[in-house]
Amino acid sequence: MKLNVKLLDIASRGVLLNSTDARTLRVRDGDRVLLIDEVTGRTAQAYVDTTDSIIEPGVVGVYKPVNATLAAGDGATVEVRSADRPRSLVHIKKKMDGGRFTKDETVEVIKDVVDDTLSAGEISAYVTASYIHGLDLDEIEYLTRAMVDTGERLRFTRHPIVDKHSIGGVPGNKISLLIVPIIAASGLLIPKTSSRAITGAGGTADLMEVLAPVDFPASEVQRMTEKAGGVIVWGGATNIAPADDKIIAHEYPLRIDARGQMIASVMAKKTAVDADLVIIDIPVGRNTKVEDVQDGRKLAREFIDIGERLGMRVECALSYGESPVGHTIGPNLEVREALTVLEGATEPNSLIQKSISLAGMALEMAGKAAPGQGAEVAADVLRSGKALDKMRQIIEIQGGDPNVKAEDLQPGEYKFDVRAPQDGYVIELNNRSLVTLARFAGSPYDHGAGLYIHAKKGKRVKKGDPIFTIYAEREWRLSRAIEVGRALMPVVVEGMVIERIPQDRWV
Ligand SMILES: O=P(O)(O)OC[C@H]1O[C@H](OP(=O)(O)O)[C@H](O)[C@@H]1O
Ligand SMILES: Nc1ccnc(=O)[nH]1
Repeated sequence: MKLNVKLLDIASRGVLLNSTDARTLRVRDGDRVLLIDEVTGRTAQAYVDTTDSIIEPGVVGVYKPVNATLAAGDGATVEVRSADRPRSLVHIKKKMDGGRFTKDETVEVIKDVVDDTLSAGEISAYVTASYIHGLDLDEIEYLTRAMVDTGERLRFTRHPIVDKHSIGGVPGNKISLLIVPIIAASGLLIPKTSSRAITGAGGTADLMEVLAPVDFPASEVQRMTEKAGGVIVWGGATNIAPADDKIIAHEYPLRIDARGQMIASVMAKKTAVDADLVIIDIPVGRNTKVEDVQDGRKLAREFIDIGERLGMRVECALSYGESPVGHTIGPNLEVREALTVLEGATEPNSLIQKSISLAGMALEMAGKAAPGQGAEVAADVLRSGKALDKMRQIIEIQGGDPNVKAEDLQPGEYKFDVRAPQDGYVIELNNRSLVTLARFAGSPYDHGAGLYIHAKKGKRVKKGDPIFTIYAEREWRLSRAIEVGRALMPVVVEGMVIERIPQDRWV
């Protein structure tokens, strides 16, 4: 059917058809159509939206991303036909039924993710099917390679390139803000790309954004790393493994991180930045992504195997993930805590120990520290102030204020103290519930939202002592978080009655 183009400034990959024309074409909302420009012969695929009034019969409203390929002018005539479903949907269905992806099928799916050929619902189905049925090592390798091949790669002339990544899952895990400057200050190159929060309340990219811009093209990431020794940027803004962020965007609302996709997500970014030596942090503990050490070891083996297949040396650290790292959760609070340590604070121990241990492993792998001495060497770099100087240089090269101080970063103005209901010891700090609370308070989008934990696991508290404080930038968000906190009970003090179940509940 021939229709006249009306360009519409809408950011999705669709077209708007009058319902009468849609009926004639035998398409409904969400179906795909093919557009062919009569004069230029250029084509583009789009999803259909329909309207009874905004677009009249005989006209097709073409959204911006569609016209990026069609390049038609207002009033141009295009042939519009219903289009076939992409073949990758057949492959996704196969995984839903418990099948295995082949190499070619994986490439096809990932290309369609990158080109926005798959809709949001279809990508969600892909992620969910992989989450339920898992991916074996071959499938993970195909996925990692497909993610690398559909994006740009950095090529450094100086090696080794060191990199570090955490699988996430433990709140407050701001260690990259310490590890990257320690490694760069030791004379190594570390082009760190991070994702935003996936299952948490602040990913490293969300944290770094408090200090400086994190959106850079791949060429800039390489240039800045060569100059400053390290960077901390958002992987989603680069064209490095571009499928990754599109997949993560559909994991975030579900708060899932499908195991095979997680390994590929991390290892594709490491491969694409030309890494030789990689440290993977696997937090282990209840209510994290890895519940026990056995499972952690299995996951570590998979990371190491994929690393071998892709030519990288990988070492994994199973780390304590049972409760948050440090005392803070949420962008401003976490960055403030990390800067305090760079500025010389000797607390919190969990944050300092974890950061120097992992940085130490990297220094040993790169030959900058003797075996068994890495953590001590890393601690020296931290204590000497060289890591702080390096962090300032990294902030500056990314366009932030290098003179920023920990005290400049303040949490939101609305706050609420959650107090101990009785005397006793804190016996549980539930990661998932704390993250839920921080998200309700506005994290990670509101940088000032989050939690400050006063009493960590094992701490003795008296009735009425504050256990943690919830911060928010907006009053209604604080109220929501308090309400949710009451239902979730993220903290348990020894001897506390968690729930009272009356007899009549069962009748
Ligand atoms: O939101 P959850 O799932 O907890 O974790 C996601 C975070 O974990 C990784 O941390 P890093 O980049 O190694 O510091 C990711 O890049 C991201 O920042
Ligand atoms: N799935 C992922 C987990 C942690 N970090 C990532 O970049 N991706």
